[in-house]
Amino acid sequence: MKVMVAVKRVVDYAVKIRVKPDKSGVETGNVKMSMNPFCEIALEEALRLREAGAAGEVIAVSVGPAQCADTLRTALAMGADRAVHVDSGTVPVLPLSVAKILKALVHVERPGLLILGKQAIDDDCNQTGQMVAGLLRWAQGTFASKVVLDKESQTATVEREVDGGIETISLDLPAVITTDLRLNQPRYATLPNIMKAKSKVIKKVTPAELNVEIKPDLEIIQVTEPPKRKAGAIVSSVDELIEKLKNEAPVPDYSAAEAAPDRLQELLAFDATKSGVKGLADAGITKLPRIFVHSPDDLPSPPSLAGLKVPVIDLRGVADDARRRREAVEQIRDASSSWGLFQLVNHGVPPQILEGMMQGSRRFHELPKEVKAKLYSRDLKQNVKYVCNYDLFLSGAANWRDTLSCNFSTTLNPQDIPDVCRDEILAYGKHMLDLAESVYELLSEALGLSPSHLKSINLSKGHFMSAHYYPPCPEPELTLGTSKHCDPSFLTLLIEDELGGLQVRHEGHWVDVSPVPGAVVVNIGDLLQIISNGKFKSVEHRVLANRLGPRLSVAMFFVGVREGNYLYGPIKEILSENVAPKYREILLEEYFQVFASRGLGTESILSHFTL
Ligand SMILES: O=C(O)CCC(=O)C(=O)O
Ligand SMILES: [Fe+2]
Repeated sequence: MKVMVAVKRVVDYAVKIRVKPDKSGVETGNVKMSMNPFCEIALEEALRLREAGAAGEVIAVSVGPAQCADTLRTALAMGADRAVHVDSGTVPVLPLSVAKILKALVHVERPGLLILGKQAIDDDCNQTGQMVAGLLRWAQGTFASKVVLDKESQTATVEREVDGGIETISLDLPAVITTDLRLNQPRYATLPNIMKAKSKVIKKVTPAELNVEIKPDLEIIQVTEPPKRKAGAIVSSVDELIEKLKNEAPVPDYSAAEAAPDRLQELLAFDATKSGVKGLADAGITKLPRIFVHSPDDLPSPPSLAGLKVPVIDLRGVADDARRRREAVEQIRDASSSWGLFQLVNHGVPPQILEGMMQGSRRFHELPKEVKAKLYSRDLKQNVKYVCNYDLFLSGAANWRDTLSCNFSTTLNPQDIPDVCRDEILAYGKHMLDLAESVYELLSEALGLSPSHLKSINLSKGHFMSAHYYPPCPEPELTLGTSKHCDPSFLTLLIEDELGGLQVRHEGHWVDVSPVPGAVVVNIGDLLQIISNGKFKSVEHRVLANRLGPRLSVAMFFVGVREGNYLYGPIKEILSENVAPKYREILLEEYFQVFASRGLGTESILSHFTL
């Protein structure tokens, strides 16, 4: 009988855990990683069963990034016969996905027993064993502190620690067992075995090859450190201790709670108002609630750099004048590679369409809050919705901005768009699509490709509108309208009113994107940086908060189509013997999963995809 053991790579138990500044998880970069201690116990048990003649081959499996191979080497050095690595790349894998992968591997390997640690010390989920048993419809013995196999009757007797003592159960094989601390004392790998393990082959498969789609079934809203404990006091005598217990200890200490109030509760309470920051501004608040206060490092000081000007490119005549076109292509090439952002004038979209969109957006955002509340939602599948900070529960600090969004997907029902702005949004969507196609032609030529190249790979399909509303802010120096970010798109087209506040990062400085009447701002997104092999830059930008307002802007993100297994990577035609690809090929799904796992204000995610 084969025994399969799941081993997880986690931060070593001796490392002092640090929470990432953006609160999206714990730091794992440059930190010692090891096999989860409960998985070591699981592996030890399988090895003992084999050594006792109760089991045959022991197969260690691990699901995760490339570095899991190290954990599997340790498993081989401890004595596992074989190892299988399910390489999930950089996509985070949650317990249900691991359970599905293990189920698929069980169908391939057909073990009689699957042993796992009861939980991993990183997320303490304690779910995978139970889920995989459920998916396989196998018996399960969790929290095992003793396991005895009976080959004759094909059963396992498992003692498990429960609150009231020890429970003994009998499981029909095949079964799943999860291990508790007292089951055994895992062995150390000896040096000769470590050397031998180096030459053993680790079989590698991908979740896709096992027909498992990795889905984020749960969302981590926030990871925070436990409140700091106050320093203790050393007493010099029993009398002093009694004195302190009498006079100081009974008084509950609320000061710590006041200094570090429960941010999550405040976020939930604010979100439940469903009236966004406009609701706060209308209520006349004069102090910024602390959920909006940003760390001084993210705030705009020193002042932005004056003197540098974001390129403004004139498209007049580009459709029928070859010389004008060459000039514009050159300007677009320069601007896309040095700035990643530029403004277009004489772009052909009628001014009344842009003006209509702005007015429609204003009408929506200025509707009574009870009316808007009906559309307030964080449901990713909802095409039309209104929300304050899509990343409210992910980011370190909230932004002073509300957004009405519309996904122009095939499932969009125009009737779902509020009637105060329906016609305007539909017309704006259509014109922006036409403009995007023209810009893609110019960008294709700027890359030395045929004009239709970018359109032919579906980049203009799939667009998504965010109509932002930035109300007047009582303490603009403490917050931001939009935190720094790079756009999760191929291309973003944006219109803004005359108030200003958008800034772009250029050569290490924040530079104002000064509003130009009637212009459309073009912003290269992360995905275009990937497929142009870094020739075009996805640039960081942000929006300042302002005591004046409201400021309105409408962004249209061109995000491609996620259906099918279309892989986007550096365009082959721009690579050569001397120009190697800088990024690997990715599924859009993968990109958006990584993007969605972080809030605005964090570093660019492109490093996930570099070669
Ligand atoms: O409001 C703006 O000007 C910019 C908004 C933005 O960067 C975005 O929606 O991605
Ligand atoms: Fe943006």
